Amino acid sequence: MIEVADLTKRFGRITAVERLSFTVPAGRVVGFLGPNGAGKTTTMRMILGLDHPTSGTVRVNGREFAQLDAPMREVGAVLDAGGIHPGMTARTHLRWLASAGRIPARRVGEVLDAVGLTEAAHRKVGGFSLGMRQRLGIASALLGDPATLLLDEPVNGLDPEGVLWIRTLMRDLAAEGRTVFLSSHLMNEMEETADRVVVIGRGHLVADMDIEEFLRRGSSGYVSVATPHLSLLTTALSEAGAAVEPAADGSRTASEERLAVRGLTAAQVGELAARYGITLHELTPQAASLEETFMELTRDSAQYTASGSVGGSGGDRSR
Ligand SMILES: Nc1ncnc2c1ncn2[C@@H]1O[C@H](COP(=O)(O)OP(=O)(O)OP(=O)(O)O)[C@@H](O)[C@H]1O
Repeated sequence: MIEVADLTKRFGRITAVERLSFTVPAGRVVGFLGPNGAGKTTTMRMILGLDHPTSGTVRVNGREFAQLDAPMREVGAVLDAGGIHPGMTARTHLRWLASAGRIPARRVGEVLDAVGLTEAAHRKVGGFSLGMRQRLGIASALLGDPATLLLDEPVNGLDPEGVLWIRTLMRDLAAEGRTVFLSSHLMNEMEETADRVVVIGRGHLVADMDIEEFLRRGSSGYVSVATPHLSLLTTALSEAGAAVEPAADGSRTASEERLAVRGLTAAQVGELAARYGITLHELTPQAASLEETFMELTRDSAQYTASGSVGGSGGDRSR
């Protein structure tokens, strides 16, 4: 588990992360999303003890990184897949890491196998494709068989087969009870991979919730309902707190009307209709895409960041 509490990081006049709090639970794949410059890398670096917070705390498996006895066995990370000496072979690089982390040498063969690099183990990293470097980065992260994994943009540069491979690997690692935290700007990819999302904009938390709930927050997601009992259903839905309007496609027949319902799940609409004995001819969740919801919820953040004024006078820096 990763616990981030009231975390702030300033670089001079720039506030990269401000009063950020979230928890990454074990056993789930959690996506870390935010526009460029939102503070994802800075947050990951603080989780790994590579940057010191201006204020606030980060705990990994209940302890601060500096207090971990054997960090490589507790946390595996890929922050920059390019940062490996080009003259080293994959095997030499991993052997060197293993000995630095006091990890048995037999793990090198195991992780090369796990990431599909056994055949390329004797080749120099300088000749590796970006996808192979990503695989090697993941092999390094897995070396200590850590309970927690952090990956910054892990699918960058991967072909579709590689993306599918990462997705399956991350899900398998989470299913083993590990904490898996992945940053990405590829929303659709994250929709397929993550169970939960932590979304930030301008260094502030925008959302920390299961993907389904996040998608419901976006106004572009709704439940499409067709019924011959329009006014009865509209009243019941409104009393339950839903926003109801005629469906945008305007389709209707003489005996039914279609509504767009926001604020309730399809299951809640169905249960409500059953309670009042209202016949439904259709009940269809129309999910917003992760990308649409993300754009909607971070629009202000993105504009602010794009204006280049992060940390400037128009911001909401409290100090
Ligand atoms: N060492 C540093 N010195 C000064 N400013 C920094 C430093 N590191 C990050 N920043 C600034 O902090 C803000 C957050 O950057 P960060 O790299 O964490 O964002 P990000 O969400 O990872 O973005 P991207 O997706 O573009 O990598 C940016 O405004 C960035 O310019």
